Amino acid sequence: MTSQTEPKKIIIDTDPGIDDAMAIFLALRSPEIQVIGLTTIYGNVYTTLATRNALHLLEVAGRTDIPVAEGSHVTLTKGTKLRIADFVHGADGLGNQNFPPPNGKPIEESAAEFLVNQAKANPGKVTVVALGPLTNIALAIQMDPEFAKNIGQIVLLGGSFAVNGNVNPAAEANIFGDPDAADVVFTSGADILAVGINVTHQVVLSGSDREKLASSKGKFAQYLTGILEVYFSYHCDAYNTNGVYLHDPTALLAAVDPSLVTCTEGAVRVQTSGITRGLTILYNKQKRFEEVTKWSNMPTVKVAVTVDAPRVVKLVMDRLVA
Ligand SMILES: O=c1[nH]cnc2c1ncn2[C@@H]1O[C@H](CO)[C@@H](O)[C@H]1O
Repeated sequence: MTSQTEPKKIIIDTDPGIDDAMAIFLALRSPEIQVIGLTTIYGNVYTTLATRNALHLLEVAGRTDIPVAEGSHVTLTKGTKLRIADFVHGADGLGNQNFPPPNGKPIEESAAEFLVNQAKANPGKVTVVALGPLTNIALAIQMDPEFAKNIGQIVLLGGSFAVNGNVNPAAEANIFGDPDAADVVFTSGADILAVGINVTHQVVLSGSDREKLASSKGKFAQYLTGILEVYFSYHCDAYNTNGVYLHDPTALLAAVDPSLVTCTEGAVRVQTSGITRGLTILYNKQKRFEEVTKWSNMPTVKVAVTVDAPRVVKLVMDRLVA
């Protein structure tokens, strides 16, 4: 046996997005993992722009060797009325910095095809880190009945377990973006770790952290300092804080080092209609209910309940300042 373990293969499903950009750069600076592809989805921006931003971020990083597969432009139920959070990230998704268009192009495979094919080629070895609405993952599950078994793990940023959402009191943005897809994913039987805003709202990059990034000469630090302004300004307006929540970086790091979070386990289902559309409910299986319902015999997933926030912020800073 060698002492060096092979880096974990990761596909990042992303809607870049300012905190997505942080997570992608963090992934590229994490020796424990190997990013084998980015797949794109709507959420913070529309899918076309997400693809453009993913290609752009890889060009900034000098990693055009990593393929980008474009994802769905509509929800799982073919809905076209999407909720796009450009008011959080800027009209371009990357803090309105007027970046030039990328030179690269997405590969021919769709995001769902890429996910299915990579999982099939490396059974049990690929982790998907899902940072947007879960449409592509649900499409992969529907496309290939073996996908849920072939995929190593799905670490997803989504849900607001037993706390208020960030779209409305019931729903978190990624689950709200495609609740039907989220319910398919949670009930698929895949190995799932859900990192919700009950956890990520504890992980804050402060104004002084941003100043440290600004004073670093590092390529990523400089780039992020520029795009973070819009994200800080949104958090100041919405939450009255001089700090931003590190949603996507926390989920990415939970995939790199699971000891950063502690979890509970149970079945998760998603409300798909009504005023609580997008609500995630965890059934902890402590009570055996008499009645057979849509909760009975559902597969168990892991849901993060605590996070070592200082260690996450330190990892983010150490890896992005360099
Ligand atoms: O208030 C909000 N509305 C919509 N999206 C948001 C908001 N705050 C953050 N995000 C974005 O949604 C994901 C976490 O739910 C993150 O990608 C974050 O950037």
